[in-house]
Amino acid sequence: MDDTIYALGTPVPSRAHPGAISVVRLSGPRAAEALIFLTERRAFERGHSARDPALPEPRRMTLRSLYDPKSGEAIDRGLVAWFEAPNSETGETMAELHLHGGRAVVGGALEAIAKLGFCRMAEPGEFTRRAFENGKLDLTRAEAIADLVAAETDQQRRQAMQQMDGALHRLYEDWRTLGLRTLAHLEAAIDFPDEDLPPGIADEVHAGITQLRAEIAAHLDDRRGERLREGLHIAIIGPPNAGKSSLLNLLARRDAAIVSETAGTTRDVIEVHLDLGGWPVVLADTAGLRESGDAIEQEGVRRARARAASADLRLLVLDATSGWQAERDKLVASTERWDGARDIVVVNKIDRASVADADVVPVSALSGDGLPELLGRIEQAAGALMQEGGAPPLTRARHREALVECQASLARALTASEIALAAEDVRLAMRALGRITGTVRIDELLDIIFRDFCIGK
Ligand SMILES: Nc1nc2c(ncn2[C@@H]2O[C@H](COP(=O)(O)OP(=O)(O)OP(=O)(O)O)[C@@H](O)[C@H]2O)c(=O)[nH]1
Ligand SMILES: [K+]
Ligand SMILES: [Mg+2]
Repeated sequence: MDDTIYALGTPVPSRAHPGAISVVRLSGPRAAEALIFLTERRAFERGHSARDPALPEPRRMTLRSLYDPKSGEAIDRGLVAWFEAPNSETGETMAELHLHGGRAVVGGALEAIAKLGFCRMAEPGEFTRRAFENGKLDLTRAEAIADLVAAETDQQRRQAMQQMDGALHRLYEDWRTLGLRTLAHLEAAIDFPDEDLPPGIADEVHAGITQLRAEIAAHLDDRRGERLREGLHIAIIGPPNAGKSSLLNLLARRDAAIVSETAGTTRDVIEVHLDLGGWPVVLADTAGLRESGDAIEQEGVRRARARAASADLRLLVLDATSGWQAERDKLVASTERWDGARDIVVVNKIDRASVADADVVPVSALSGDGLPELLGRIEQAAGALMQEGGAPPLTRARHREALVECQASLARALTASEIALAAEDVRLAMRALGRITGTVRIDELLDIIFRDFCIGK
């Protein structure tokens, strides 16, 4: 970490998309020195060094011209700032150049920094990695920054912010504290002369491990994080010609699925990705549910049923003009995992027959009538699915792996034949937990995590 690194922190300006501003950041022991050489004309030749009087006050934006250190040519004029270690994002000395967002300006500035000869381009995620190395954030918070940058919907952003505030870090650290307390009991007991744990301690250890296992099991069962990342899966099902594809197109605001008056038009599952009320959603249109002699249609119906069963939420679409009540009863009874309290019955084509039933959502996919009510119901159901329980959700496969390993070690600890073995198992379990937050360092793991970041972050 002795290198001074630099990178463009904003998108690369292109001819089509120049930016109003581009920000170049530097971090490392010679960042302030670099700032002097870049903003004091000819200073590089004269060989001024850090803490030059020309250096602006730290943490204060200052208007400066930016010069090529070798030729002395002015490249741009903009705001610059610097931050003294350790009071910066990375914990190192940092400098920022706020440039005009043009290709030649940014290119010239990066070249000027390269000419100094003592800075190098940052690797992807290197700024955040340095922040981690300097104790500015733990791994779950670092991952939250990546999630925040990747967030496409409001709810994804909220989740990332919650994690950035340390909600997940606290949960995992609380578990580690509980585990370490249990471990302390076990280690104390190793020194007892008897083979068996004294009863009081045995109970305490047993209770501690059992509680930990139950809390981790509930957390592992929780699919909210996955839904928020991958999208909530909603399946549109119903009899042929009810208007399922029409409804999908209406919700997607485009002609994603073929609509026709021929029953049995849709065969494959058709997916569209949407943002419904801030929730990322994968909405699937499916084949109409009916007995069919046609082998291809039969396969379509099988896929429709499978998708309905695996979805988080089901929309059963019925035709207002043709005995929808009987159809509803039949299909609700034959749909796996139908949840009467959450899944939604939609009665379509109310432009042709009126529907008054408080338990269903009347719509017309043709005119758009009833769409706001339907969207409201979907958002409500999504909110209920996502917010059950106040604990922060599991957000990464990496965390899941470590937690599964932790659970296995705890299970072994409960059945261990000797105190020393049980203690070793609890120690292993705590190591697995510590890997999640970075309390336990594994360097190759760090490489994988930070590589996923963009350059300049
Ligand atoms: N009047 C009226 N017609 C509709 C409405 N929604 C759909 N239709 C018509 O109903 C017919 C079937 O619509 P689709 O969207 O293809 O129905 P589907 O449920 O996807 O049909 P399959 O894929 O064959 O199962 C088409 O002719 C649509 O134009 C509606 O709200 N009102
Ligand atoms: K149809
Ligand atoms: Mg269809």
